[in-house]
Amino acid sequence: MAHESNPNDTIPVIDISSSSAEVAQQVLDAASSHGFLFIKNDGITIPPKDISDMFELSRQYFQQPDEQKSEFAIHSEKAGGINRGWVKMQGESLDPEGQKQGDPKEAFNIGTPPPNQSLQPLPSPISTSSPLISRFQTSCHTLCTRILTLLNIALQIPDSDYFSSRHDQSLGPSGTIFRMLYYPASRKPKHSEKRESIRAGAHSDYGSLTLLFRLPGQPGLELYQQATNTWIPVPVNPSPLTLAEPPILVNIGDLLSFWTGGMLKSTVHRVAFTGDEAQEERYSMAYFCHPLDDAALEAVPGPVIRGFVESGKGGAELERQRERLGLQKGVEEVLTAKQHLDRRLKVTYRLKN
Ligand SMILES: O=C(O)CCC(=O)C(=O)O
Ligand SMILES: [Fe+2]
Repeated sequence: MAHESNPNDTIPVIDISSSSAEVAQQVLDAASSHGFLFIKNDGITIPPKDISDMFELSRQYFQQPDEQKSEFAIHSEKAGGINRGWVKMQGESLDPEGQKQGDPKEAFNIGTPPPNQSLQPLPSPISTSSPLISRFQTSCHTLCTRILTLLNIALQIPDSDYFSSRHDQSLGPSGTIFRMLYYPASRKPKHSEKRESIRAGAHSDYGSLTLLFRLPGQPGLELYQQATNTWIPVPVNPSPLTLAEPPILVNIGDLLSFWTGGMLKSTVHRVAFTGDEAQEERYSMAYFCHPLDDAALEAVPGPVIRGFVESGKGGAELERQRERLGLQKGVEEVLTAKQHLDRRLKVTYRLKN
């Protein structure tokens, strides 16, 4: 099958400094085969200094005692409500069916403020760096918009702003979340104990695109390759000799896969303890980009998606997406981005209503 990846494929590093049709096609090819791509860091769109300052801020924040961090616990009013604030160690499980315990990690979620509003209430020391955080969120969003625009070109959607306008956060609220992650060093197992092997359970992301930032020397991310039923490690910098800065890892989320009739792939991934680094702590940051809440996920116009859907090639992927949403077979309904996220969360957390 043309869109099935083979074990020798590696995730490409794409230079998007030009928005040519050729670059757009490279982005689409990676998004529709691996569901993952690297974007060469041009040093401007997301300044490397901001990335390292954000990692430093994250380190300072997570070093604090739990009592202090719990003041801004996830979902609490003090932290700004649903999906904002601190997730404690083992406070969530990304793979509830495959794991007995929650993920051995902590997180802090920061939402994108609705138009004309300021950032959610933030704890110290994050609060003292709100200009950095806002700038970082904005530059992440700029990069997402550029990638979406390249997909727009390659998919030959007649409206050149089809995806970008539906992700324009100045127009309304969205589910976009920026997340700092901390994976503490693993404790030494006692004699009879097996060492923990998973740091973040197998999952797919929910939104349109995810940008992932990691640190050299802190691997662990693996993606699931269905064709071979294996887990493939994703290097932090696939080409250290030619790339001074690690490229930015991008992956497609469930919503964009669903929206494109299964043409773009939302690939299952996880974070595992790896060989020598098994004991070490690990930091990462993820920017989960979502469309505006009221964006309707109706058929994406244009010949490419239409041709793909008519060919029936997306059937299996789309069925998987519909399953993740709890949609009944044969029932077609247009969801908004907000309904998609609510359904996705409901199925994951097995909520009743
Ligand atoms: O920490 C990582 O490298 C990946 C985290 C991740 O996949 C997620 O939070 O969705
Ligand atoms: Fe993820």
